[in-house]
Amino acid sequence: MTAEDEQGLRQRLAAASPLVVKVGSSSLTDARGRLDLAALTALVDTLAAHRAAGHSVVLVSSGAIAAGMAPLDLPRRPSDLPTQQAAASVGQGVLLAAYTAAFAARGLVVGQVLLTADDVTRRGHYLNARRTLERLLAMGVVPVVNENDTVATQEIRFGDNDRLAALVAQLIDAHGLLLLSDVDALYDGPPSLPGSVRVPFVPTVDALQDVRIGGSESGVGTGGMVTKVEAAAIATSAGVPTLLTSATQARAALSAADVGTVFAPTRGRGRARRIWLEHATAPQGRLVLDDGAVAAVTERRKSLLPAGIRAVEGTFSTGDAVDVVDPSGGVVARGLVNYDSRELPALLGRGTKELARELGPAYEREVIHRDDLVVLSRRRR
Ligand SMILES: Nc1ncnc2c1ncn2[C@@H]1O[C@H](COP(=O)(O)OP(=O)(O)O)[C@@H](O)[C@H]1O
Ligand SMILES: N[C@@H](CCC(=O)OP(=O)(O)O)C(=O)O
Repeated sequence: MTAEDEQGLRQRLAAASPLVVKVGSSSLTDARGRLDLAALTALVDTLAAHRAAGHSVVLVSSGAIAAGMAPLDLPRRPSDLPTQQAAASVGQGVLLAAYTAAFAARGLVVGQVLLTADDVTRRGHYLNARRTLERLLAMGVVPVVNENDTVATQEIRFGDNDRLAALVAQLIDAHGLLLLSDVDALYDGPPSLPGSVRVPFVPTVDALQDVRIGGSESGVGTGGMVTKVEAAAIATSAGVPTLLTSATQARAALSAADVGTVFAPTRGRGRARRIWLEHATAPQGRLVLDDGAVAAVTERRKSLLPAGIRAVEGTFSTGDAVDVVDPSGGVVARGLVNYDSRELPALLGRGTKELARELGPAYEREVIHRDDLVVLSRRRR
């Protein structure tokens, strides 16, 4: 990519519609870690200007836990999950009330969308989330998305909103993703170290081998730069150009100024569902295949049938995500399973016709339909 391509991407991002904007806790909090209304209002001003220019916007906002601290008299951000959930329960209402008022002052209506990873991996829920977001945008509403912290358990948590924002971007086929943090760009080393230099352009995330990507230094954010680079990798692999900068530079970024770090798209658009399955799901179990079934699933892209499964591991329900592994334990695919872990063992190694004759036509169904199966490029253990 040339410098001209970088500028072209900046122009595309500045005109993106829909644009997904993610703002982190560190950009919405004051020195004591509590919600900073002035910072929130400045962000809303910028987004309202983007809307006034005719572009639609989805805001993915962290800050529920921070916003819950003052009403609950918590001196610092809680570290245990139940207290975080309680703070988020109180704070999400405060946060949304602040956004509702700030956007209303600029003539805009907001809609709250709370998502869990589970919500967006099951087929019905995934389609539902997309339909809701699309309808909100069609009605001129600004969706304000956050993780549903109060019900998300440790196992199924996104934990940080960077990945959630990238998944929302590809879910709605966004034309751009803007990640706003307390740091103005990705640096080639810890930004607190003198001598670290801004990385203005990343043609592909694989090119970041020499960059020291660290955790959060802010005390309120969760993932640090690691989750932002992961989010950029997810979004760009779905064809969505991504720009990372600070909330205070958001307006400059949306004027295509030379700020922050631009990540170029690495693939075409339209792989939405497969990316959700690959990145958003927490597998609940494993299915061990024989070699013939591995070849059928990975090379011939067939649905997975009981005949090719040797063993079932873990406890899962119909519709859950499971890893599909080869005889030596390497993960070759991930999919949504059509049976639960109690009924599946009795079916293994048997033909579907025979099962249907014996148990009824319902048992002719695949264990994982190929539309619900994503073949992973690298084998993971
Ligand atoms: N190479 C790097 N370039 C930029 N920032 C980095 C880097 N490594 C670690 N960081 C840290 O990542 C932080 C941003 O992440 P985080 O605190 O989770 O923010 P947010 O709340 O916006 O999600 C920065 O404040 C910075 O300290
Ligand atoms: N859902 C949580 C966000 C967790 C979090 O801190 O995320 P981030 O600041 O984006 O790294 C909240 O609203 O507080």
